[in-house]
Parts: sequence; structure tokens; C-alpha cells
Amino acid sequence: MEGIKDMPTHRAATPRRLLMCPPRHFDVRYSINPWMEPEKPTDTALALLQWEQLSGLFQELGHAVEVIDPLPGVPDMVFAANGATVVDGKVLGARFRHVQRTAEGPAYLQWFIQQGYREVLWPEYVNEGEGDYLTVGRRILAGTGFRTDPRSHAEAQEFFGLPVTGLTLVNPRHYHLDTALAVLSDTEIMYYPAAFSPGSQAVLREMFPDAILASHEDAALFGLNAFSDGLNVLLPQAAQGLQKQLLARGFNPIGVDLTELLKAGGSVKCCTLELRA
Ligand SMILES: CN(C)C(=N)NCCC[C@H](N)C(=O)O
Repeated sequence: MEGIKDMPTHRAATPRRLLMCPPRHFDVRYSINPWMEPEKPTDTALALLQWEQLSGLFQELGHAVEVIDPLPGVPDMVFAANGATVVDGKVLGARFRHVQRTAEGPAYLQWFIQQGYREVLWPEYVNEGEGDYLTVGRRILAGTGFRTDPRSHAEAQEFFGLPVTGLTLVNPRHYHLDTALAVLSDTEIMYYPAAFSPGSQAVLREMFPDAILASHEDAALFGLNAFSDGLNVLLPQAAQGLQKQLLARGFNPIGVDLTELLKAGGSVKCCTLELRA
């Protein structure tokens, strides 16, 4: 079995600080990704209930959850992961590709300023926060292809002073990096190879030869939109195959029902912005 002897036998959760935004104004009124079908009904109360269950679970697991108030008129603001990228207490603001989400960038940035964050950058180029920037140990993986401008990758590298590796997404159903790849620990990831260009697949194989590879079925169920604290991995309930793979590697997979939010193309990770001190 590939590299199994090198895998950690004892895993531990580390407490995190997370920012979330309740979906009080949740709706699907426009379509900017293939998951969004505005003609289908949505249930805001159910979205809020599912979100509260996720937030409650994080707290039961020992994580601190901060909350930003949702603005009316921007129903996708629930997807806090898109609101910024925070590493070493530095905040790279988000500049959205689509006009429907433009107001979210300044709203999130203002929250950080009000909270006393001092190193805050309003970006020059489009980037959709942790939707496309995922931190693995002291490296950052950066998506492009649908949302984040590739020129933003150099901007992020310069701002954070950490190596940034660009990865190109090629399948519109995986329009953000965190729909196709999840970070499990400081050295481990899981991903869906077919979501990436051939060159980016080769880069991922080179960097993470022992990564968990998701099946087409699990990736299509948004199974890679997951949050890990190093032990517990919260992911969409339906992604059963990934849950088995995670168990076999010593993680504790926890299935979560966020089906209402999935109507807008988001799930566990999308709702969760990690505030890295
Ligand atoms: C992984 N993350 C953060 C996300 N995938 N975010 C969900 C964004 C959904 C929104 N309707 C959009 O299309 O922007």
C-alpha cells in the first residue's frame, strides 16, 4: 500500500478559530455556477437550521466560532470561506468575480478591521478567498480557472511570504479549489484529479504522492468541500466512499447535512473561514 508506513498512527485535533455567516437571507436568485437553479424553490429556514447544526458541531468539537452579520441582498454571503484568506494573522481581502457578490468583499474586510486586525490588504486582483486559497502547513495551494485571477497568486505570495502553488481547475462544477481538494493535516490532502488540468494533476502527484483520491461519485456529491482539524473531518453526509477512505487513514469522518446550501453550490468548507493566528 502506497506510503502507508509513513502515515501518522496517532492523530490529534487542534482547536481552530472559525468565522461563519448565518444564512438569514439565503436564496438562489441568480446562477453563477452550475449548481444554482433559480427556478427551483429554496427554504431559508431549513438552510439556517442546517447551518446552525454545523456551527453547533464545530463548537462541540472545541472550535471557537465567530459570526459576521449577513447583509440583505447578498444571499451567497453565507459562504464565509470566500470572504478573505487569513494566515499568520494577516488578512488578504476578497475581490469577487461576479457583480452579484461584489458587496461581500468590503463587508468582510470591514469586519476584520473592526476586530482589530492590522495587516489587511485590499487586493488588486480578483480572488475568492479560501474558496481558492488553501493552506497546507506552511504552503498555500491556489486555484484558478474560473474565479481567482492567476495574477492574484503572486500577490498572495508577496503578502503572506509563503510559497504559493498555482493549480488550474478545468471542470465548471468544481469552480473553486475547495470543491475539488481538501486539506486534512499539515502534510495531507484529498482531491479529485479530473477537476484539474493535466499539468496541475502532475504537480499534485509530485507534492502529495500519498493523497486520498476521491471518486467521481464522491466529488460530484461535493464530498471534498470538507473541514479538518487534524482528526475530525466534517464533510457532506452523502460522500460515503470518502468517509470510508478517511476512516482507513485514521481520521474521524463526520457526515453533515447541508443539502439546502448545496443548491447555491456550497457546503461545509464554503461556510467556514479559518482565522489563522
Ligand atoms: C468553496 N467555496 C467557498 C465555495 N464554493 N463557495 C460557495 C460559493 C457559492 C456561490 N453561489 C458562488 O458561486 O460563488
